[in-house]
Amino acid sequence: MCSSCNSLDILQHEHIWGTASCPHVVKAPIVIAMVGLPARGKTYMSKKLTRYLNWIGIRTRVFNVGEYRRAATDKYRSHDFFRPDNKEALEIRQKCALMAMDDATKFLKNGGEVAVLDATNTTRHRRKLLVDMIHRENKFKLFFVESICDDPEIIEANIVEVKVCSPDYNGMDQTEAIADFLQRIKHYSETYEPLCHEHDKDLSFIQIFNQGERFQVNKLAGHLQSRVVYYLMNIHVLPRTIYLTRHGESMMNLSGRIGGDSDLSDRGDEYAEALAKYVEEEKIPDLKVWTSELKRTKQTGKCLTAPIEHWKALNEIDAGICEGMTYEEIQEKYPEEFANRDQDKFHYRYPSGESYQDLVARLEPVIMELERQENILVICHQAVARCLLAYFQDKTSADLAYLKVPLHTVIKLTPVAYGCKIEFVALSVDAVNTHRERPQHV
Ligand SMILES: O=c1[nH]cnc2c1c(-c1ccc(Br)cc1)cn2-c1ccccc1
Ligand SMILES: O=P(O)(O)OC[C@H]1O[C@](O)(CO)[C@@H](O)[C@@H]1O
Repeated sequence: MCSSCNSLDILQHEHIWGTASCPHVVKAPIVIAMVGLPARGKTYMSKKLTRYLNWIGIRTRVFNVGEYRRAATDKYRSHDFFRPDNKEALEIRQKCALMAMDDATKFLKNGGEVAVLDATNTTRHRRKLLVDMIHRENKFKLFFVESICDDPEIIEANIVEVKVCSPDYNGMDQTEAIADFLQRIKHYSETYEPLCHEHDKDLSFIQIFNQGERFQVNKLAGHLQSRVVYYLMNIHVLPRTIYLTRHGESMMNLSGRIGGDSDLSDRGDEYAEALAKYVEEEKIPDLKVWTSELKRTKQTGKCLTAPIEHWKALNEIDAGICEGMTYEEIQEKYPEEFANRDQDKFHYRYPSGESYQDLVARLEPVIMELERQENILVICHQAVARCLLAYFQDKTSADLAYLKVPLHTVIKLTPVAYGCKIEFVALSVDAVNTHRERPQHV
């Protein structure tokens, strides 16, 4: 008997694994439908939220209706395409919206967990179509995320940053493109019906006002929706830089041993000084420094003047019974373990230790706090840095475990448009190479 919906057909429900067939399941697939006029950050949020959900292990994909429209029609001519009375264009736009929905449904029926529908969805009619298609036919959950922004400066900044370089405006000069895009917004505004409690009281949605200044949340339905709301309430678009570095070379690094809590080597001490000099020259306003609780990261920050916080969550991956060993010793003493790790390094967990998957879970609160902060220098470890880097660079879990993060290198991360600019700054202090390549045979 299914406790949630009293059905006797337990096989059909598979409550433990979560299927689309029963709306009560914990992990029912979900469509997150964006709502908002053009240039309100829908694509920005869609991509950022998708990157976060994939990083925490939830299979998520964005379906951008604009990309379907560009594929369906040849060269975009002007905002006339978006006139409410342009019958031919309306037909194309409706067809593209349905194609995006169809692909999203296929994705969710083939193992996908969250489909983000990046579209304007600015009329009640369109949203009702979504409700009928998603909720009734497929039993997926539906969660609306609306961005409402009436600050002309923010709109203009968005257009300049990500619209003028859109394929729609290839070959058009910036002033012309901005004017055309403002006309496009005007056409949408004529029929725009924001979500509202009176008409939409049965829908699950969040409304975000002016880039997170204020929020309105309605009928949250489930854990994932709460996680999404929490994430959206923690991000911001203020310009800032995140500096990521490993500790200086340690005594264990010198001996090729993993884990432990050793001191820095002489060259590691030199790196601590070089790092302080680099940070000084960068003239970073209001910098904060985060280290792990291990000696080698604390010692690496000892010459810095900025305030320092220590996080246990930033400690290096726990190698369990292999702590303090060299890779050769592990291969000698635990050949099975060594081979299993090479087979699937992200999911492999050391006996009495951790996997990269465990590390990502342990680092999620660090990522959430990093999103809230502004200029931060994180002094951490090889495996930890790989996990953090994979979040900012949208890397797959398989690639994450083999990212190159050399010692004595500062990684500079600056959010730009929809992604993150990355620079590797190698400070001139030699160090051993601790990177073990992905074995060829697997
Ligand atoms: O509300 C917006 N209006 C216009 N533009 C915007 C936003 C947001 C935004 C929205 C919700 C939250 Br919570 C945080 C930021 C991000 N952006 C954006 C930022 C960079 C490039 C392109 C777009
Ligand atoms: O996952 P990998 O490639 O073994 O790298 C993680 C290892 O790197 C180190 O930080 C330095 O060798 C070890 O403490 C840690 O076990």
